[in-house]
Amino acid sequence: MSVELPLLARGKVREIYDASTPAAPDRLLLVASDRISAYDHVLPTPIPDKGRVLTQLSVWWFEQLTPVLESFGASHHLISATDVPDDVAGRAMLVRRLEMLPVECVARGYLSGSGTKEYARTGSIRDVALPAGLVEGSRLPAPVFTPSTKAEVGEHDEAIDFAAVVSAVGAGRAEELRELTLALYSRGAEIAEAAGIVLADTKFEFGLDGDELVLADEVLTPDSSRFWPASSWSPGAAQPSYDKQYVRDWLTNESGWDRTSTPPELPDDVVAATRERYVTAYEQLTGRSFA
Ligand SMILES: C[C@H](c1ccccc1)n1cc(-c2ncnc(N)c2C#N)cn1
Repeated sequence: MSVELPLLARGKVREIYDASTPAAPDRLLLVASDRISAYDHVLPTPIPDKGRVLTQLSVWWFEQLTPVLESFGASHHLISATDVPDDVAGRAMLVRRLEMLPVECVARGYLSGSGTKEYARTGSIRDVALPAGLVEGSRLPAPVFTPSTKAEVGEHDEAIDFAAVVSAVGAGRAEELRELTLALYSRGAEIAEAAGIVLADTKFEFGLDGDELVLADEVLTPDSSRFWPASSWSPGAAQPSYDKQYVRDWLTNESGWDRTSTPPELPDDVVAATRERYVTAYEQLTGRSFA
């Protein structure tokens, strides 16, 4: 695959290109690959159609979340998911180039990962006190805004408190980010719940177009969120990942990989089962068949 545009950044599983032209400046092309990462490693075996499924899921979420965005006087950055180069058809989004805000806007509806560790230490998550007795996988009394800084490629994002967000973007904008993040998460969680998926947490990125707040990046995908099958939700232990559990289980229980060396190729059955999870998530959420 060669997108004949200047490459601006390469993430673990995505690339971003400059798609500006004199007639249409300030445009980017966000391209999703079929690469999958696990345990902080990009695996050597691609998952066929992962890039297309997650791109089409973002496109669908932008449609679903537009009323929430508009209620805040905000918008999203998607221009087109069809007006893209042929060799990335279906897995690229033409978007508005924004002035990105330096905050990863994370909303958590359930206790998991770093949130569980923070709660075990402090009885709270950031400045939100939580009731006693919560365990890994517990649903929180209300979704919590847990911002972080944007780490350099390959580094982990760093948790920050609300005061740090205020310092970075100002008090009014910080409050707007928190409220919009929580509203978008709540709407997403409501839609996902109806499809049998627990949206445990998610990460949004926002930018500015002039003074307008704009939802950017990918949205509510299994790469930017924790998706759990609702049918197996059982607080008290790590919840199975909707999309990556086959990969994690094989890497942990079958492959003999030590998690430090280069990860091994995935067997065909794990690849096929993982592809099916992505397609099923898309079809369950959207009610559309994945072509
Ligand atoms: C984190 C993400 C990224 C994606 C793919 C590969 C590496 C990084 N990224 C998004 C922008 C960005 N910048 C300006 N305007 C925008 N509309 C966007 C978006 N989306 C910059 N980086």
